[in-house]
Amino acid sequence: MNAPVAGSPASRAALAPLLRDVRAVVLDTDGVITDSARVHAAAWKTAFDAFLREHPPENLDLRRPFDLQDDYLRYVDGKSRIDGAAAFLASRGFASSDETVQAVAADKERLFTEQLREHGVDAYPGTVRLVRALRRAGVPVAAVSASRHARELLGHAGVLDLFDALVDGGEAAQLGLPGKPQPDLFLEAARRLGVPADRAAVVEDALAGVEAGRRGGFALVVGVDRTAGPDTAERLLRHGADIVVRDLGELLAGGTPT
Ligand SMILES: O=P(O)(O)OC[C@H]1O[C@@H](O)[C@H](O)[C@@H](O)[C@@H]1O
Repeated sequence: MNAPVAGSPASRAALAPLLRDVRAVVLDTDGVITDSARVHAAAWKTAFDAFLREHPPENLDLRRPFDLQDDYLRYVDGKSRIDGAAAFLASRGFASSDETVQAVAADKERLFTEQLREHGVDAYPGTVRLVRALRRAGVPVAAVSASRHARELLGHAGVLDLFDALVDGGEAAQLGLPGKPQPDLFLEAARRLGVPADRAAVVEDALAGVEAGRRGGFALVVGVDRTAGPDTAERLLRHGADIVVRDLGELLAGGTPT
């Protein structure tokens, strides 16, 4: 059988019905395209726990170690390095100076790059299948990230060529774009794809990210729950996701988005 022609109704039929009217898709990178959110989270934990041991908060309740699921999702995930460091330290009662925030962020950066060099990262197979199906259907696809490592991560995982545009943390800083939960990174990506937000979908695993998709007025905001935590899906919905999936393969025809 011949493969369907790109952009034809047959190629669109490979997508789940809720994606068939969408003209472009903008995907977050860490935790959506590549399995690197866990590497960020582990590096943050080591850096924050070392800081908390050296500077134990007076309030005993605030001395507990960084929680890989709850603290990561609530304060750090989806945000730039400096915004994430500042938000977590504030949550433990530190009115931190720029210097302190920079020092903890630098520590995390060192740990993250060590891990990356040692273990590398992979793309999620379900995401690669969906992105290929979108391209066959003539739907342009962009990658977005608060991280300055996004281009390198996508390259390592061998998927950089699948994206028509990339807006990463380095570019956001150059262009002066505010980070998530502001929608500017996603809006810039949609602009580069030539599609208005109200005809495009955002796919995100971070609470700040689904909130950014909602604030940007995107036609569809898909939350991705990789944690299988008891209330992650519900929190993603509360912050602005229209639906939540565990894997992007669920957005192909025959998948079962919840
Ligand atoms: O890789 P960088 O530039 O330090 O970016 C940091 C942030 O990038 C985001 O994509 C991640 O969700 C955060 O967990 C991470 O802290």
